Amino acid sequence: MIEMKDVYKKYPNGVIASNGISVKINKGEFVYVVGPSGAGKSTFIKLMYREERATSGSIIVNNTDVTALRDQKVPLLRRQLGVVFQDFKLLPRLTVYENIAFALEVIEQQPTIVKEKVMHVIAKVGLAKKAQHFPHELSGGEQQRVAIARAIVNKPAVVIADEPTGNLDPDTAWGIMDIFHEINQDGTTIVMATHNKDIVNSLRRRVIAIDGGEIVRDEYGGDYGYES
Ligand SMILES: Nc1ncnc2c1ncn2[C@@H]1O[C@H](COP(=O)(O)OP(=O)(O)OP(=O)(O)O)[C@@H](O)[C@H]1O
Repeated sequence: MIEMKDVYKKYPNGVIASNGISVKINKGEFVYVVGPSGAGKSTFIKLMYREERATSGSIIVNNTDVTALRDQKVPLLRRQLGVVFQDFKLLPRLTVYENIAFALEVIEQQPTIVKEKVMHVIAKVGLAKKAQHFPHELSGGEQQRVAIARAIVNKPAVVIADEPTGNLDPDTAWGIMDIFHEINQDGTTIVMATHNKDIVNSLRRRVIAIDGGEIVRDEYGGDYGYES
């Protein structure tokens, strides 16, 4: 599903954010990526969806060699991945429905199919009544649920999330985790960078700990492991 071999990433300022990372993530896994601030978690995630390009090494995502991928092909890769961010990144002038449909319409589907798929994921994240609302009319947790609906509407094999509960209060964060859990139960691979110690320690999954651009621990059912 995802395989990194000897991946190095040196930013133009000389910072080495990935220092020879090798890792394999299988289909259907749920993986937390943890580590102190500046450890290289976001870089690890950005390399997977080609927001950043590796300096060397190979990264295979869903049978695609992401490192060799030409820029024109990056949108194709992104359609196979759902990406969720800390700050939601919804389009402010579009409704909930339109934000999600936008992800589908980009790949030109029939209007009736678009409607069916969008309403299905909106219901899945519990926002059926808010389909016509705009992002600014929603709470942070609701906005994140829209972002998750948008990420899963194309039925991606992998959902990648960078600190998805970072802007949410603890109760809301748990609601969001329930949704990720459900998506994972449906067979979707989840890779989630997080600083949320309570969640990692309570909802035990595989933990990949990064520090100084290296994987320092990789443990199934592991704990958060350090004081944040
Ligand atoms: N675009 C960039 N240009 C230069 N250096 C960068 C860039 N992005 C990140 N870095 C550096 O790379 C290192 C790893 O950053 P990264 O964002 O991957 O860490 P992180 O573990 O996600 O941190 P945080 O938990 O604070 O989000 C840091 O030293 C950071 O300053």
